[in-house]
Amino acid sequence: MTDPEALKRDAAAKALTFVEDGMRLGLGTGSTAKHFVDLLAERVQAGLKVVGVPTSEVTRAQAERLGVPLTTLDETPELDITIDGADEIDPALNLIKGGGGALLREKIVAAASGRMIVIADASKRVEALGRFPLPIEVNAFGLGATERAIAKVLEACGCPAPLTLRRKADGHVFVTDGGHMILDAACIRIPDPVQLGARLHSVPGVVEHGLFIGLASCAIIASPGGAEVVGRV
Ligand SMILES: O=C[C@H](O)[C@H](O)[C@H](O)COP(=O)(O)O
Repeated sequence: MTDPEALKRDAAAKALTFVEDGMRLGLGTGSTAKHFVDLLAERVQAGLKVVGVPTSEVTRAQAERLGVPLTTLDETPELDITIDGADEIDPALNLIKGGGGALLREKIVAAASGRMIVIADASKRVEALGRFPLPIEVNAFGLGATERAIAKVLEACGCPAPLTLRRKADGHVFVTDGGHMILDAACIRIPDPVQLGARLHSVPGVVEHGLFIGLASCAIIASPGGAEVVGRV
């Protein structure tokens, strides 16, 4: 059986072949994106000139430690490519992201990029989004009311779901890099991700949600047979 980490690294290595000298990169978050930053750092040490915007404090720390030059979207508001992982990828390259809690910065960075390349092992491929609980980032103020409003939206969109306030392993509430909380919605199947995404944005208190619709132009999906490029790089 192939080691899942080896597959993630294969996808990351393939994505690196699309990185060129002088590019401005969005650097994703999570175990797959971590491989990409590791491999990118090796190329930087060998002389590749790039600059990156990290999508989380974890990725920032990793990139800084490895000597990958960093910038911000204030200094560099337009990026060439974001390379990031995903929790689910559907056939239209719509995604669920945010399993690691970085969805807000990830979406801002992806939207500021000319292209988003998703890197993943084949286990992330699904026919319909929703089996992975959808992360919804919310402001702490009015949490009870926001939760009720989200529950109504989920029901109206055909995917009523229990909402769970995300906690860390030690039991403390998980707080995102932006200082918000996350409600995970166990939808099982989301019939219309576009409709759900739009309606979640209309709920006051919802900061962002983990549906990435139309942002990814390409996915690099690694399986024991190799890394397949799906879509347009
Ligand atoms: O918030 C985290 C991100 O959206 C990750 O990119 C996503 O959860 C996938 O992570 P991993 O590569 O660890 O499966």
